[in-house]
Amino acid sequence: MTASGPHSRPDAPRRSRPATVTVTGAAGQIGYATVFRAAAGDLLGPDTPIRLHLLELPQARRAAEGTALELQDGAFPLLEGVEVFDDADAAFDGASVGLLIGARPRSQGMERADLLEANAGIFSVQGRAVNRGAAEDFRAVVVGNPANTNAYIAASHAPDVPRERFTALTRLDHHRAVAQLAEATGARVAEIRGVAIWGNHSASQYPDLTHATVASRPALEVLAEQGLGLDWVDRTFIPRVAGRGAEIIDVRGGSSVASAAHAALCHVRDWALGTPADTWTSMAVPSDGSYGVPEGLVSSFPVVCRDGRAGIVPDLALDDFSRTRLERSVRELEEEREAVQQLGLLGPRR
Ligand SMILES: NC(=O)c1ccc[n+]([C@@H]2O[C@H](COP(=O)([O-])OP(=O)(O)OC[C@H]3O[C@@H](n4cnc5c(N)ncnc54)[C@H](O)[C@@H]3O)[C@@H](O)[C@H]2O)c1
Ligand SMILES: O=C(O)C[C@H](O)C(=O)O
Repeated sequence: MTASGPHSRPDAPRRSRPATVTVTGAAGQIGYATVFRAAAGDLLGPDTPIRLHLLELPQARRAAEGTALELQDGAFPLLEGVEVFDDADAAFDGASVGLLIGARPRSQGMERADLLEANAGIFSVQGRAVNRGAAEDFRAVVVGNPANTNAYIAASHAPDVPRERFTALTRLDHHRAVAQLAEATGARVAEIRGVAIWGNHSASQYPDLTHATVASRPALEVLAEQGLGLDWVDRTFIPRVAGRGAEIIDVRGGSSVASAAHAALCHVRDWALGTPADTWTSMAVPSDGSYGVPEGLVSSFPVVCRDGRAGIVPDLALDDFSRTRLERSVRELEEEREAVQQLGLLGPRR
């Protein structure tokens, strides 16, 4: 084990047993933007103390140790300890939550597919580490791209952990879709329900407004009143949401960070504590065959979380347009799965 000395605070209030949260790529941009909010209670709520396990590459270990010092300086009442690792087995030992962020981000001109080979190897190693030593209640969100397929790879190497515990982040896309709809209709974000992201966290994703409401009225009706018809949805809304990652890279000069960290925190918090009673969210979860998505593929769906389970919202009517868009994104996921299979990156569970 290559942990640095943990700092623990015996005077911290004990509400329940602390949950061990393993954050990979902890010294990277999203990792750094995530860990302080996790320590403040934004990950598992204000009643669950946490221990942070920060996993980094050996060359970034010192930077992660610096982050650990800053976490200590935050004197967070919920933070019961921080340890830094450069070994995946040690970092996932006893983990209840995995924030699998560490991976190379896309730079200008790169497509997500270019990241497949560069990043996929990371998730085989981490899947095996989870299988060996994570806690029984372990659940993970993969942020590192290509997130859906990386989650699939990790799950394939962890045959003893229920597959549904490996999910990928499409909550950022969900937030982007909600924000774009709010802007187009002049509504408040809080008035919007029922937006859904289907498929891959990539340009092929399908941000779906057909079930969305704005202040309890069908979103498509509200948009139509403003002169924004299906053509606007098809030509402006969908490409804007699906291409937002690239837009951020172009405008900011680097891939999204704080919005991604916020989305990852919301994803885990809703999974652990439940989605609001009157709506759903979007998460990429292993398909149970719903909506024709092949079983096991990690695809984004509208989900409702209750009692620590993320269930795909059943029986939504999908019109021809929606079905075609979903099928296109699922085809891309199948191609990614095929590519990692050919690279020999999949584990014993297929
Ligand atoms: N799903 C989403 O919505 C979403 C949104 C934004 C970014 N991302 C992705 O998140 C990932 C991280 O982005 P970032 O901006 O934080 O990148 P970054 O380069 O700032 O940080 C990545 C960190 O991961 C570390 N790392 C690499 N391999 C590792 C390994 N095997 N174990 C542990 N740590 C490892 C690196 O040392 C680095 O510190 C990228 O793949 C990016 O494309 C996903
Ligand atoms: O698009 C990217 O490569 C970065 C990230 O996945 C995003 O959606 O912002």
